[in-house]
This record gives sequence, C-alpha cells and structure tokens, in this order.
Amino acid sequence: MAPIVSVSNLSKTYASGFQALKGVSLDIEDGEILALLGPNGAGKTTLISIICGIVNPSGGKVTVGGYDVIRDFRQTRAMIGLVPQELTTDAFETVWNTVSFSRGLHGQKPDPAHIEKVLKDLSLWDKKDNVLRELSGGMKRRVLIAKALSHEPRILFLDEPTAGVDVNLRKSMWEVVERLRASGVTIILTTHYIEEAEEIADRIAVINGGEILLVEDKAALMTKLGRKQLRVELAQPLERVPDTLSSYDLRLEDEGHRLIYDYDTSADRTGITALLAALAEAGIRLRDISTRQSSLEDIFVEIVGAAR
Ligand SMILES: Nc1ncnc2c1ncn2[C@@H]1O[C@H](COP(=O)(O)OP(=O)(O)OP(=O)(O)O)[C@@H](O)[C@H]1O
Repeated sequence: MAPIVSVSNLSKTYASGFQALKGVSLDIEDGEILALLGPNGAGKTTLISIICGIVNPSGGKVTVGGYDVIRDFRQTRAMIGLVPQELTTDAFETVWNTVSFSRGLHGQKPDPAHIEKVLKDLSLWDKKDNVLRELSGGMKRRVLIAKALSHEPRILFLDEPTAGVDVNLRKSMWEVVERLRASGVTIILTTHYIEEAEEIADRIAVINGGEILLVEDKAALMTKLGRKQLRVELAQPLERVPDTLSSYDLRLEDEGHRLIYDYDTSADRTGITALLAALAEAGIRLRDISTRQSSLEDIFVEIVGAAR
C-alpha cells in the first residue's frame, strides 16, 4: 500500500541561515502510530510544520494522500489535524465555538453531532459553554486536540503532547489516541520522552541535527532491548583485543580497563562460557564481571551520540 505521507529529500534553511532539515526522507504508513523522537532543536517541529503546510520547505517534496503539500494545499490540509505545542486561540471564546469554528476553517460543513462526540470523547462536554481562559492547562490541551479532530482528519499530528501534562491527563490522552487509531487515523507524535514512544508507537523514527538517524518497528527495537552486555573489568589494561579473541565481537572501554561483550539473551548460546575460558587461556586476569541490560534510552543515546 502507498504510504499516506511521503517525505523525500526534504531540506529547510531558515532566513537566519540555519539549516534545520538536511535531506530528510520518511514514509508514514496509513493507520500507524509513528513517534518522532529527538532532542531539543532536532527539527521535529520544523518537519511536521512543513508536512502540515505551515512552513515552506527549501527543497524536497512532501505528499499527503498522494497530494503535494504545496500545490494541493487545500486537499492535504483537509486531511490533517495538528495539535500544536501551545494554545493560541481566543481566550474569551467558548469551547464549543472554538472547536466548531475550527471545523469551518477546514472547509467542512457544520456537524454538531460530530463536535459533541469529540468533546465527549475528550471529557470536555461539561465545559462546552465555558470560555477558554476559565479552563485548566490540561483542559486547554484537550481543547487543542478537539480542534484538531473537529474536521475528521485522517492524519493527526501531536507536537509534544504530554510536555508539562500530569499523569492522569497523559493516560486519558493515550486512551484517546488508541481509540483514534482503532478508527483508522494515522498518528504522528513528536516527543523527547523515550518511554512515551515505547508505550504507544508502532514505529520509532529518531531525528537529530536535522537528519533522520533511524526508522524502525518498535518490536525490532524491543528485540535490541533484549540484548545484554557482559562487562569484564581487567586486572591489567589491554592496548587492543588479542587476536586469539578476534572471533568474539569485543570492545575495549575505559582506556583498556574494560572489555565489553554484547550478547542476545534469547539465543541458544550466549557465548559467555566460551569467552571466559578464552580469556583465561589468553592469560587475561579479571578484576570483576557484571552484566547490563540495554534500554531504548541507551540505543537512543548511542545513535544520537554517534551522529555528533
Ligand atoms: N523560524 C525560525 N528561524 C530560525 N531558526 C529556527 C526557526 N524555527 C526553528 N529554528 C531552529 O531550527 C532548529 C530546529 O527547530 P525545531 O523547532 O524544528 O526543533 P524541535 O526538534 O521541534 O525541538 P523541541 O524539542 O525543542 O521542540 C532549532 O535549532 C531552532 O532554533
């Protein structure tokens, strides 16, 4: 099936001369939840702003549902709902009017039944006649989601949805996201919380310095999570890994004081027994041994660090 969003060789240089995106290519599948993970300033907001038609690219191409985001702006914008980081709506407008107006802005005919459903789904129904400035921060965030869903988009972008949000709201937001996914909506969320990506995403893309470093199924990343590391502290530092141990994929750390061996806990043979025997045979004396489970956090730090 053709991807619902296709980004190819996208670049963005801001007027200041800063290059925020450097040849980004990414396909987003219909119906998936993709987490776009990256540190501050990585280019996440720039990327989704271009897909949503808010920021113009400097080069490259983006299609949404087969339409070009620049040439066919109306069609692509109608398919997309965007939940921005901050609320910029009129503080004196009511919840009902704000959300209904948003539907109209996207060229859709009024549909009070749909607006009612969206407000009920987001537990905002009893606040429908309140003006926005009377709402708590968490409720305002839910209004942002309601606005983004007002025109029944096929694709929903959530930019840092849980920054500064309490645990309860976070949970209820994930329930909403799950329901939307079940109804066939494609969801892209940006975050720098790794646990968040781990919890909810089907696929994870890591972006840093305006470049996509990795796009992978979460399940595949989880397999990497299943990997462990044997850390051998040496009595005497080694300058390099001896040739007799070259059949093992070993790394030296801490100026030769530590040997690192990565192994798969689910494999029939981890290779640990043979490795320890080989170390003894090579006359290498050990001071200590420990094992460590790698996490998505480690993988993230590793790939972002390696790219620097
Ligand atoms: N209008 C602009 N003019 C100049 N530089 C900009 C502009 N908007 C963003 N940038 C720069 O582009 C880079 C990427 O910004 P972007 O907002 O896309 O990052 P982000 O990954 O969303 O970060 P965060 O996690 O902090 O929201 C940053 O270095 C930022 O300073």
